[in-house]
Amino acid sequence: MNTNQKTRIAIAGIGGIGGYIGGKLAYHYQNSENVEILFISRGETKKAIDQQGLTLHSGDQTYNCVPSVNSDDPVLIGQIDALIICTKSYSTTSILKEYARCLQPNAVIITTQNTVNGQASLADLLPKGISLLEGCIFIASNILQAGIIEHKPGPTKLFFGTNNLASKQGEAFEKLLQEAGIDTTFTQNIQEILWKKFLFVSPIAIVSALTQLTFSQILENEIHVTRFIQLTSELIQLAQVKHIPLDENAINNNVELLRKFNPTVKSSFQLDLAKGNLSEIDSLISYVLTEAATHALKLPYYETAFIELCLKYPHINAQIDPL
Ligand SMILES: NC(=O)C1=CN([C@@H]2O[C@H](COP(=O)(O)OP(=O)(O)OC[C@H]3O[C@@H](n4cnc5c(N)ncnc54)[C@H](OP(=O)(O)O)[C@@H]3O)[C@@H](O)[C@H]2O)C=CC1
Ligand SMILES: CC(C)(CO)C(=O)C(=O)O
Repeated sequence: MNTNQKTRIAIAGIGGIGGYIGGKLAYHYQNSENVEILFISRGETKKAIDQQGLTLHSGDQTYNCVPSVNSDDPVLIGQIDALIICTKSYSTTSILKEYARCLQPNAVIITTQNTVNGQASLADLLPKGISLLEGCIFIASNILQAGIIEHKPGPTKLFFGTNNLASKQGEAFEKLLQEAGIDTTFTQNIQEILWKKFLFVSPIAIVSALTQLTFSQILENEIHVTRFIQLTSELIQLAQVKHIPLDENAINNNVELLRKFNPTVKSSFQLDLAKGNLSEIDSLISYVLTEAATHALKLPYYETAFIELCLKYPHINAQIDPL
């Protein structure tokens, strides 16, 4: 972090997550002498933010959030100290390729996708000296329309960090995010937290997309809850062969977490599929099947669910063949 100039933080992708994180940051630091918040947005979103700022509805509060720069041009973004990537998982590499030139020496990249293999998939693209601090966020926050975001009350917690490495920058950005009112923890044990989130989000993404029900409607139906638990159990088997330490109450914790979300919440995966959008099927599901195959592990509930998803959503963009 450059101590003589403002710390410049760019948020890439101003949708549900970028709109929450970027919105809270831009709102808090709008007149700051030390911190500058930049949005990397494009198309309709960029146009809406240029015209009226970003509107963030969070619980019963509404924030009008104006970044110092709102652009899809790396030249206008300029040099930055941190890049928080809030696009879908299938866009992270293109963001990194395009905006790597903006990263100051010693800059950090923070990710927020529902993935457990960010290091492996992004490592080759990292410029020298740049730290990738993988992260994940427990939240439900979605686009109402371009430039207007709704964050639903309920779990709201950002984690990012390293595996067994101290990071002064990590600690400094934790503080900057906390000061903007974002519940954030920098951890030196990120792999375990990424898996905890993945263990929840991959099974619930499947069940919610196959049923198109809200989280509370899923909880009311024993068949759907059983399926959620069966998928979670298979994912635990994968975590075990990969030697990922997990809480012994992982299944109960998952069901409890589902209860904590606002009753009206739907997963981002189910919303994307319902709208006919591209989906994160590769990072949420194909990844599990591919890794299981590598370890000669059979995951029949995952295999069946994958086929059902491909049949239900013919536009689905999976990289592996369902048959
Ligand atoms: N929504 C949620 O509640 C949660 C989501 N997550 C995870 O967070 C990540 C983000 O999800 P979410 O916020 O829902 O996604 P959204 O689709 O709401 O937002 C992604 C945004 O990124 C933009 N974008 C993509 N590529 C670029 C680019 N090159 N330049 C500028 N903008 C770009 C998209 O713009 P465009 O429309 O033009 O493509 C879109 O506005 C996902 O991995 C998701 O799984 C995690 C927890 C909860
Ligand atoms: C399930 C949920 C809402 C939990 O944060 C999520 O991560 C998503 O929909 O992508």
